[in-house]
Amino acid sequence: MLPVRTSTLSASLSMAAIATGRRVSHSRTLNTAALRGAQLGFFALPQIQNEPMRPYPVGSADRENLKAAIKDLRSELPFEVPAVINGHELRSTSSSSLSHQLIPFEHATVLAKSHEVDAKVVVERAIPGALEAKRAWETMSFTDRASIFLKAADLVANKYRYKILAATMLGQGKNVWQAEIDAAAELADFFRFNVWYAQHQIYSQQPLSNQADGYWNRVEYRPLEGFVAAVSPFNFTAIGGNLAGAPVLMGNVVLWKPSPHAAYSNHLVLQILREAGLPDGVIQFVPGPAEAVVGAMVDHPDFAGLHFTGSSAVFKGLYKRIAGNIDGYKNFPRIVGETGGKNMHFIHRSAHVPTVVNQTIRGTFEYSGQKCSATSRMYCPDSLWDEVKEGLVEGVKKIKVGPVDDFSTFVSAVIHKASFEKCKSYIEYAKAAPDAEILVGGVCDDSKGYYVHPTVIVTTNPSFKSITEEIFGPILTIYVYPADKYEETLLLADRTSSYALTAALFARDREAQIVGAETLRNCAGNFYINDKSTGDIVGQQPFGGSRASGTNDKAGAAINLLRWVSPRAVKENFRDLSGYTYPSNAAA
Ligand SMILES: NC(=O)c1ccc[n+]([C@@H]2O[C@H](COP(=O)([O-])OP(=O)(O)OC[C@H]3O[C@@H](n4cnc5c(N)ncnc54)[C@H](O)[C@@H]3O)[C@@H](O)[C@H]2O)c1
Ligand SMILES: N[C@@H](CCC=O)C(=O)O
Repeated sequence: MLPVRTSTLSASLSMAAIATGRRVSHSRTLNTAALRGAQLGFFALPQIQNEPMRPYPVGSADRENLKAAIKDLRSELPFEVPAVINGHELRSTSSSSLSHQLIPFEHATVLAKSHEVDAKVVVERAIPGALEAKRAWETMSFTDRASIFLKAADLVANKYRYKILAATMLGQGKNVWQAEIDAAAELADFFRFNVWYAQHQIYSQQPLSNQADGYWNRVEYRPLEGFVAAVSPFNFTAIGGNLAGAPVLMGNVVLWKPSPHAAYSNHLVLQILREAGLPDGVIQFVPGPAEAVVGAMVDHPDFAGLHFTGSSAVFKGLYKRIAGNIDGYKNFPRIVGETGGKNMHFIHRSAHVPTVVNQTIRGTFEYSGQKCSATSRMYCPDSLWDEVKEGLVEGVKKIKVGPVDDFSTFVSAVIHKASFEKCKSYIEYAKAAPDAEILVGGVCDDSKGYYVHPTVIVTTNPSFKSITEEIFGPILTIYVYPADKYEETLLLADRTSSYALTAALFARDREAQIVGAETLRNCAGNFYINDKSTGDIVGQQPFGGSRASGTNDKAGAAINLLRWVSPRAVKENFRDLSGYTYPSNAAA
């Protein structure tokens, strides 16, 4: 059993004295806890801007440093990823409690072994420890909390940049550019922009009317009562950091259950936050069997919120479980989930074909299609089809498929065996289907890594399996429509899938853009015009979708941070009241 740290906090006001109505002395000695939040100025934040992306060109110092970081990681394999509870690293003594994170493009190599906790550890250590840590964390001034995140962003962008890129490349199979987008730029952006949103769009939002003489109206943004469960996916190191980090910035404590397929990079994010000054217990890092560990969190009476990103099926299961527990909670829990997608490129006959082809290749095949926003279906007018088809076939055939430590690789392996098998099953289904054909690709090979080659399917059936269901791999399905049936096909596309995450419209004709944007209004939370369906940037395109794609609480925006606070309106009266009657009560 780990030592439980006892808090030195005590209430700064004597509630007993207030309750008995005794006169309270005006001079009071404040204890140190009450001084914790002293803030002797209203501080302007340092300038917040997007972390500049580094290109890693041949011959650059960045490229050499990154190669050295990859080599260093490889020389230390396999890593051990502990659970971290109350600042202590927990290691299991039983090999059955270890989960293995494999290198996706070289699955014989174990990158990391995670020490998994069980439901008992969650309930008996992680939750009580977090609630204990909360008392000090929620009273820490915003300046100090913000400073921890700004420092963490700086560590990500500088000291740990190559290491966290290397961890994301080897562990999650991202090539250099994709790892740079995620683990350097987006992670630093989440940490920095969240601080800006909290200060400028939340804490500074105060009642409009403060005109009454003798009063002061104000709103404080309290963290939620209890703890928040953060459950993260494998595909973005930054998303894990944000799922845990956003509620924490707002003064909450978090139990973070990482994906077993991203455990190493996610643990590194935690280490960075701790190096930046995050106190023990504020984030409890609890790898473990998903259903049991997350179930123990959401079944607990102090459960206050779920910050989830992953598949729609898992989110729905958790939503139902939370609903079933509703009588057992102290508060209505906040439920935030960003989930799957079936994102489209919709092409109008006025589109610029090379743009369509190149944006579609990027949107579909970047990171092997393993982005929730990846392009996975296309609607192409018959008037452009020959040209689009030729461009796609030519382009896709040239895509370099391979391991990511070869920097010329564009597409690498998918994350794990289950994903490989799923992609393969859709390809086999298309090969056997009378109403579809494989235009290019269709090769799957898991002899060394989980390789699914970039694949394009064309179907004559607008409800074909691979045009409606999320696959989460490098597979695009195209439906060719009569160019003069633009509006009808937009309506068809809107109805085709249960998801509503991202969509892109390619048209140079302004009228077509207006009609397309209107008709597709509810089928995407992120809508692009003449750009690919993927690649949102924090501070530029707040991210999230509706329908089966989630609660659309927009990661990387104040909308999301607002879900982690429970505002309290405070009215302070400066004047004594000497009678209770109104002037209108006076006798005539
Ligand atoms: N909309 C977005 O912003 C967004 C972003 C990234 C990924 N995604 C989605 O995530 C999915 C891919 O990620 P993934 O494969 O890691 O998703 P996943 O749903 O398999 O796993 C997500 C997390 O949930 C946990 N989990 C799995 N089963 C669980 C259960 N029964 N109870 C509780 N927790 C459980 C996993 O261990 C992991 O930590 C895709 O569907 C993708 O579209 C969405
Ligand atoms: N930020 C991502 C989406 C996250 C999902 O995996 C994008 O690039 O669109």
